[in-house]
Amino acid sequence: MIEVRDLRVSYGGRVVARVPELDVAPGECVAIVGESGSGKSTTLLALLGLTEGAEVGGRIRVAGVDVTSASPAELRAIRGARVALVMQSPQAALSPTLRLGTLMRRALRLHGVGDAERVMAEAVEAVLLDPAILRRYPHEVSGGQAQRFAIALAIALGAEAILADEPTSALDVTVQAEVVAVLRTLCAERGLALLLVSHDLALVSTIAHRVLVMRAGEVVESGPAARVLAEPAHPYTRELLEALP
Ligand SMILES: Nc1ncnc2c1ncn2[C@@H]1O[C@H](COP(=O)(O)OP(=O)(O)OP(=O)(O)O)[C@@H](O)[C@H]1O
Repeated sequence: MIEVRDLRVSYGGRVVARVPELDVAPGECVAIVGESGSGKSTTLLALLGLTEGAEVGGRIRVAGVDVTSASPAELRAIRGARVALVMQSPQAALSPTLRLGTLMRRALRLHGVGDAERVMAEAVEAVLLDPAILRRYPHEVSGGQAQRFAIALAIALGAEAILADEPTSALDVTVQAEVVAVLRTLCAERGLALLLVSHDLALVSTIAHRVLVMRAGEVVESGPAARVLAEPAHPYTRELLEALP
């Protein structure tokens, strides 16, 4: 689903992310962890060709599309529909004057998805939201509900992969768990590929199959999450783990 080789992203000649290898298969969750400024978000955005002003080298294949050489039309076709981007604060991305149902209906029409009412009901159920939420405006729902709605929108549009950038860091701890549970179920039961960027190792340990640890733009360690988190090979990973409360 996602296949990256020798990715190198630089701004004005300064390399900010170098990722030799990153693969995410359907049904798999891979997490990129590391402190602020380590290049996690840049890596995620490069997968959708969204690093404006950057020089991007290497090979990036996402949903069968060669991102580095894709045309704007090819990129539009994968963004938002086949591959969804879930950000930290979904409320900011939702139009404040539209009820959530209207917003989802419009998105489905725009992407040519038929049978909208059934698709919407099914997507809302998949993220464990009450269907009544579709009658509400973005400011009338909690951060956790808005995040699950953003994921429902991705499901309704037929997403095969979700790229999530700190999807729970703006949420309360109890609500974080709900969002993580939804993402885990979508991976396990619907075979979605999930690439999760997070600085929260506790969260990562509950969901990720594999982990990449980034520091100052470089991948310092990668491997199965259980191994990396239990027996970190790199001092930096050990530091991150020791910083856990
Ligand atoms: N548009 C840009 N122009 C110039 N430099 C940028 C740009 N975007 C990111 N960078 C630089 O790239 C480096 C990596 O940033 P990135 O946002 O990928 O880190 P991150 O690990 O996701 O951090 P955070 O957790 O704070 O989001 C930083 O030094 C940042 O200043």
